[in-house]
Amino acid sequence: MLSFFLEYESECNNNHKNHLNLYRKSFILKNSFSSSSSSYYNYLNFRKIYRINNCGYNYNYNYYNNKCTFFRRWQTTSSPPSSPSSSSPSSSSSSPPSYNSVIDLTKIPAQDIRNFSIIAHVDHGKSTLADKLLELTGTISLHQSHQQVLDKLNVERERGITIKAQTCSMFYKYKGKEYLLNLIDTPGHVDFNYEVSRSLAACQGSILLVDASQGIQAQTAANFWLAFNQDLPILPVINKIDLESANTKSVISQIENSFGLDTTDICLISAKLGINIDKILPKVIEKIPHPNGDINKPLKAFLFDSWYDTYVGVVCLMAIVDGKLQKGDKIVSAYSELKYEVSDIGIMYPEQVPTGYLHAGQVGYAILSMKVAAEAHIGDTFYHYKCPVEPLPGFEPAKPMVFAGIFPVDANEFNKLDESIKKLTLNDASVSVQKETSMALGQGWRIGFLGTLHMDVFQQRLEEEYDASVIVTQPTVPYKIVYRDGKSKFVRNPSEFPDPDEMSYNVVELQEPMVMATIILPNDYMGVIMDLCGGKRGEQVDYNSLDEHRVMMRYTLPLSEIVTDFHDELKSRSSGYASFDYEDMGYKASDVVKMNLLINKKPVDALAAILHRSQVQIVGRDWAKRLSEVIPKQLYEVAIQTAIGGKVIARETISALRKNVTAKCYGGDVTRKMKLLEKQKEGKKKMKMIGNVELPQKAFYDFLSKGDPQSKKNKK
Ligand SMILES: Nc1nc2c(ncn2[C@@H]2O[C@H](COP(=O)(O)OP(=O)(O)OP(=O)(O)O)[C@@H](O)[C@H]2O)c(=O)[nH]1
Repeated sequence: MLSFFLEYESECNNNHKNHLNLYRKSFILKNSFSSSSSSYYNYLNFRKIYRINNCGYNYNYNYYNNKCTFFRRWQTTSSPPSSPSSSSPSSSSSSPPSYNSVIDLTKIPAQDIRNFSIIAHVDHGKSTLADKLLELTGTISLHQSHQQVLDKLNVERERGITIKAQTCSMFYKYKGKEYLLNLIDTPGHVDFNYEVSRSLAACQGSILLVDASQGIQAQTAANFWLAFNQDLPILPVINKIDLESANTKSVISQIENSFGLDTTDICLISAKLGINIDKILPKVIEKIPHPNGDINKPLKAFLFDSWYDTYVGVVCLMAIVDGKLQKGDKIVSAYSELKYEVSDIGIMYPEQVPTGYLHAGQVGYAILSMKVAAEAHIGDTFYHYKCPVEPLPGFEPAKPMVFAGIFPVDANEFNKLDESIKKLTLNDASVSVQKETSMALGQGWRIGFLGTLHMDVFQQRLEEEYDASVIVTQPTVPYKIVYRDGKSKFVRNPSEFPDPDEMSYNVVELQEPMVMATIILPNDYMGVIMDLCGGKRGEQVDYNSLDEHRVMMRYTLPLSEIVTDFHDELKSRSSGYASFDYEDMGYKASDVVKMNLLINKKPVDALAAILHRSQVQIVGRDWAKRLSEVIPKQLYEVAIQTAIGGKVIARETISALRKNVTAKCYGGDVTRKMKLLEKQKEGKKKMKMIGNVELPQKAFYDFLSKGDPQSKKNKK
């Protein structure tokens, strides 16, 4: 391996050496920790694919190979792969610029650039199509294209979902001219809508991908409106035409009727089989306008994404709106007015490839010696030092909508978990973190997420990438307390809920967050889904027929009802055919109460919940029963109760048991008896005392993670 470096280094020019150094760093990085260590995520994120092209040889190394051997594969090809279906005489997959021929972006004017995104409902094939386009343009090899190159996180590949939008540049020759195409692959799940909105801000158009057998779904509509509201041209494309159940005719009419899009010569493709993929990029070039920036104006650079890299710090993804940005330039953030120097700049191809330069219309990365991820304010505008410009409108920061307490299963792991959470949040600015202390669970954190899938993903990453064992409490939405003096406060933790005295003297109103849900489903399931929404306190506001088989219904629903088992119920009652999406609708007065869980009359703070009064009986009984099933028998009777204020809702009783650990020691072996009693004492240290009841931490874990509907893994 090292001999390869020496041999190879001698052949390389300086530019290659830079790559090689990065490459070597990742080698060291890879070998310095295990897959479960805390740095593993950074390693995964650091480089998935490293690709060096020298003297006509491609050395492709894919080291996004979890638990991999370092050199999983070397590939030697003399030419880039071509599309299996590339047939158009006017277009061709051009030889992509190689790493040793420094990519000269000064020769690519804004007129020859297209910045576009792929938007769609979950699983309609965005990432598969993105991979195929990268393969068609020779940006990745055929081998890599089966690996969903742009889904970089372990959890994205495991779950088959995109969580983080990814940007990649491609070079494509069309009618004798070379174009620079910047593609952004976006997530489909509603929790990550924020990623879609900010990606669209860096684009001049979108491909709207629709599954030929499923047709328009809830997130197809939501993403269409996001792009439409930003005045972006939208190119409809129908995917999965290879499926037997494909019904392209009906999907075309849905696209026309629901969105009013022109479907003459619409692309009908199979991203999986590569059918008609070559028809897409010519359409992108012809139908999506080029960026309008002026290279001669003062610099205006728009920050639309960022992530943290252990070695270089924060990497910023920028769209250059006007002017040009070069390595060594001194620039200022319009948001913080902090000054930075550009230490590296280039394009994502698909990994970072330095170009030393980006100009108006181009999209790429810049490293600005930012030390902490929080300095990269998404939506910020950068300008040259002493050349201020009018900042671009920017975005509202992502708003966490679901809050839960996270505690280590073993209290000794607190510091390690603290480090892991800090590292994980470096690359996920949408998470809000606050320390919290619980009588029952000890020290932990109250963490805010965009939704329950986001929460699930966060927990999975903590467990898999940082080897953490955590207890996650019941998720809560932010409730609003309106006081008599006109002030209001948001409550994100049941422990902050006003007590009965405060309620009667000080509080005028309690409010809960509402959403507007869009549900698309086959006609046959309408009745059961209307029942479901009614049971969740939903109110129908709209109803539309999409075609003769499917309807679109709109309901206002409390957010708290959606973050519980709504999605699972929707899928199971509609045999998987219904899809839904929601948007924020503000707050509405609501009769919410705090339910306490008491063990021998002592409330357990970690197991309190804020609920609508109508749910108290059902949830109260269920909780008391479930907790009684996970608490081990004690030496005396234990009463488990759920209560609102002083009013008991439900009660379960665990009968007494005296566990005599020395019972099996017949005869008079005193030392053995002593040993067993010592062991029992050790075990007791791991117990929590709730009143006079000893509770193992595991009981909380079992209660919160097993029977609880909210902790069931969220399906897409
Ligand atoms: N039969 C068939 N399957 C396809 C096609 N394109 C994608 N798929 C499959 O559909 C599934 C979802 O594809 P993805 O590319 O992950 O979908 P996505 O839209 O990126 O999903 P999210 O990122 O979760 O929103 C995968 O199992 C793909 O193999 C196609 O043209 N035909």
